[in-house]
Order: sequence, then C-alpha cells, then structure tokens
Amino acid sequence: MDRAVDDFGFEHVPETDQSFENALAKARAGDRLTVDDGVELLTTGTDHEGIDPRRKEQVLEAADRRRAEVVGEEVTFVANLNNNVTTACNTGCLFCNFKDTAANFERDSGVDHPGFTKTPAESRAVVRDALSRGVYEVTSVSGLHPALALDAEHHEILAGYDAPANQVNYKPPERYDTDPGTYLEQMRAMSRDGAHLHSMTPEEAYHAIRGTDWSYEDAYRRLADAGLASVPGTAAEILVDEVRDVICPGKIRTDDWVEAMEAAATVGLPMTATVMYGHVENEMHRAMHLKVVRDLQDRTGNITEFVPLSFVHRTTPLYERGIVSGGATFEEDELMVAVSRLFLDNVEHVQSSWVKYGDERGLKLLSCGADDFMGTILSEEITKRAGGSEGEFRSVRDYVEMITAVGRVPVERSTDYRTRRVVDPEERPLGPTLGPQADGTPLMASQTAPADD
Ligand SMILES: C[S@@+](CC[C@H](N)C(=O)[O-])C[C@H]1O[C@@H](n2cnc3c(N)ncnc32)[C@H](O)[C@@H]1O
Ligand SMILES: Nc1c(NC[C@H](O)[C@H](O)[C@H](O)CO)[nH]c(=O)[nH]c1=O
Ligand SMILES: N[C@@H](Cc1ccc(O)cc1)C(=O)O
Ligand code: SF4
Repeated sequence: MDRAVDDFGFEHVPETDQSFENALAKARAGDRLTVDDGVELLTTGTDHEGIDPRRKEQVLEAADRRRAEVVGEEVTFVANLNNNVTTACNTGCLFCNFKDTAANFERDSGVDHPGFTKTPAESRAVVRDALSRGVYEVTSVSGLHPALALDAEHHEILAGYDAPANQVNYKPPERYDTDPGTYLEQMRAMSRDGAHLHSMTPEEAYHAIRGTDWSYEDAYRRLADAGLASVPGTAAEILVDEVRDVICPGKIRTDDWVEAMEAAATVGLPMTATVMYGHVENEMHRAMHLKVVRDLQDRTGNITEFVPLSFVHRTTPLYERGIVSGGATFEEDELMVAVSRLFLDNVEHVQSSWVKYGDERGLKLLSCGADDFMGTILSEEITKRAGGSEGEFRSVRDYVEMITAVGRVPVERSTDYRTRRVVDPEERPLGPTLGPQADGTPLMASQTAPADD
C-alpha cells in the first residue's frame, strides 16, 4: 500500500523485523502472532513488493486448517432482518454514503432527498412482518439523527444546552418531518414478540450519552432493559487514530470504541467486531487493528464473531474526491480473512460477507478461514448506497445450495451461535426454524420454489 504511505505521511508503516517464513511457521504451529507477524502474513512478506501468489496460498491454507480445527465443516448463517431506523447523520465519515445530511430532514428544508426515518411504530410494523416470515434476529444500525436521544431525560438535558445547538449535535424532534422517538422506544419496538435485537454500535452508544455524564455502561444497561440483546461492533473501521483522522474525523476515537465495547460486555451483551479495510490504511494498520480486537477479547470474551468488511468505494466521498482510487483487491480480501482467523486465536467465528464480496468470492472466503456466511438480511442500504450490487437477500434455500455446493454443512444459527440447527438439504419446506415464529416456511414468496417446496 505505497499509495497510503506516500499520501498521508502515516507514522505506522508496514515495516518489521520479522520474516515471512518465521511468521508462517508460527501461524502453522498455532503460536500467538505479533503485529509484525500479522504484517508479514498480510503482505506475504515485506521483503518484496506486491503479493506473492505461492506465499499467499500458504497463508490461506494455514487459515483454512485452523478454521477446520476450531469449528469443523459447518457453515453458519442467521435468519435476520436489517431494519435501520434513520439515515440522517452529520458525522461525515468519508467512506460512507449511507447517510444523508440531517438538515434535509427538517420540516422547512424543502429538499427532496432519498433518506428515511422510521417512527417506533413503523419499526415495529417492519419487525412484525419479518417475524411472521420466520426471522430470528433484527439488526439495526442507524445514522446519528440529531433528534435521537436515549430517553425523555436525555432530551431534557440536550435541550438545556445553549446555542449553537450542534455543540451536542441536538435539535428537538419537532424540527423534523418524522420523529424517530427515543432509542429506548426504538429498542422496545424492535424487540417485541421475541425478536433478538442486534443494535447500538459504539458510535450510536456515544450518541445516546452525548452531552451527559452518563457512562457507556449506564446506556447499555438501560438499552438492554429495553430489549437490546447484542451489539454490532461496527464503527470500528480501522482502530488506529491516524487512519480515523483521515476517513472519519467526526467519529469516536479508538479508545472510546474499546470503552463502549467493554461496557457492553460488562452488561453481559454478546457482540461482534468488525474491520473496514481497503481504503487509505496499510497492512500495519490492519495488523494493529487485529491486536486491539484480540486484546479486547482477552478481557471480555464476549465477541462472537469477527467481520471483515471490504470497503465499497464507488459512490463514496473518499473515491469521488480522489483520496483513494478503489477498494481492496480480492487477494487482499483473502489475506484479510485468513490473517483474521490466524491472528484472532480467541474469536471462534469469522464471517464472510456476501453483501461486500458477492456469492462466488464470499464462498471462496469460506476456504480462507471464514466459517460464517452472514444472514438473510431481507434489506440492505449501506452497501447499495456505496455503489455495491450484490443484492439484499439470501433465502435458506440459497444458503443450503451454496454451502453444500462447496462441500460444507449448512447450519442455521442464533446470533450468539449457542443455538444451531443443521439443515437437511432434502427437507421441505426449506425455511428458518429458530425464529420465535419460524416454522420452516421459506422466507419470501418470490423465493418459494414452484412445486416441491
Ligand atoms: C453505516 S454505519 C451505521 C451505524 C453508525 N452510524 C456507525 O457508524 O456505527 C455502519 C458501518 O457500515 C460500514 N460501512 C459504511 N460505509 C461503508 C462502505 N462504503 N464500505 C464498507 N463498509 C461500510 C462501516 O464499517 C460502518 O461502521
Ligand atoms: N457482514 C455484514 C453483515 N453481517 C451481520 C450479520 O448479518 C448478523 O447481523 C451478525 O452476524 C450477527 O448475527 N450484515 C450486513 O448487513 N452487511 C454486512 O456486510
Ligand atoms: N452494518 C455493516 C454490517 C454489520 C452489521 C452487524 C454486525 O454485527 C456486523 C456487521 C455493513 O453493512 O457494512
Ligand atoms: S458510518 Fe455511521 S456515523 Fe459515519 S457517516 Fe455513516 S452513518 Fe454516520
């Protein structure tokens, strides 16, 4: 990644005192890897330019073997729904095209925009419909809408700040076309009738305590009481501040992200962790990120899965302003997944995201160290808006066909992986059964096969 090194004057660069051979030997032996080892594996050796195809295969093989030892041949997926509450956000992350300027949502803005905000009642209706189709989990990640507050008390505190109001990034709900309600109201609405609610990233948790002296733990405890069941570890991007300064200067810093995740763990919430890579960062930053996650997991043990998210560049400010010329290559994707598996010796599952990679490459990544194939999601906005085109839905039938085609065992899982169901490819109907109202009915009418299903 010479581009990044040259353009940004980063302090951290992919230079080490380690050799590729030593790092590979340690990886094969199952020894705990250092950041330098990680860099050697991610670069296939800093002793030469570019990715060496033979060395890359060695890294992928080591990761695939480790995957087989740790989790065997099962490939898991979850029957879930994405229900994002709002796209209003002023944080301004340069890799993101999911958000819309919050001012556009104001009653008198006169701006016609593609964004949306759902009231708690609207969220409730979307979830009710998805539950009747058999979903287990509701995933909800949203923009930081200025009118969103934890609860009525939080509204009062935020309203007490003098102008400029955006000192605490707050405007009262009356200013907007649609009132998103409070975080607690949204939690209650989305967790009703037994849905497992996976929501409130560290960035959202920060928004839920902004302008107060409340701790992340206070917030997560109250969110959990209102129905939150697990936490998405997005907003991680690259957990090295010199990279965050370039791609998301308005976002919480690395220390805050870690603090929020530790708080979620203290409250007893399972959580995922992510990395969003393939933009301005180099392999040293990627390896340093893995170390932050591994240390966090040493302290908490609550991370159920690690999710590498390849940067989707097409319609993002980073790309449109010429700051980057594209995303990661597939070789980099393979190595990111493989080194995640090898480095994170304390995280059991590594996810392959079909939304980011597509089916074919997503399946290939299941032989590079990944063992989870994401979820049905039923709708998708983050990748689509960034110019991705891999679709918004996979049925249980799609999953079974793809996973069996690569010789692995399809398993429907709960979010925390504790409940699992090995899916018999011959069974009919072929739908989810773990959701509170799931009875095996295929998730979507359009996906129902003609006669035999
Ligand atoms: C869109 S945000 C929504 C939740 C909340 N606003 C936050 O930042 O945590 C969720 C995550 O989507 C991922 N994301 C956003 N834009 C992306 C892109 N262009 N390519 C890949 N991942 C992206 C980032 O990792 C981000 O943290
Ligand atoms: N990788 C992506 C995910 N993964 C999250 C899963 O769908 C699921 O919520 C998690 O495994 C917890 O059970 N979701 C997306 O919407 N987009 C992705 O790229
Ligand atoms: N929001 C992320 C995906 C994601 C969601 C929940 C998770 O636990 C992990 C990853 C995206 O689409 O880019
Ligand atoms: S990544 Fe999240 S915080 Fe950043 S602009 Fe997008 S929605 Fe807002």
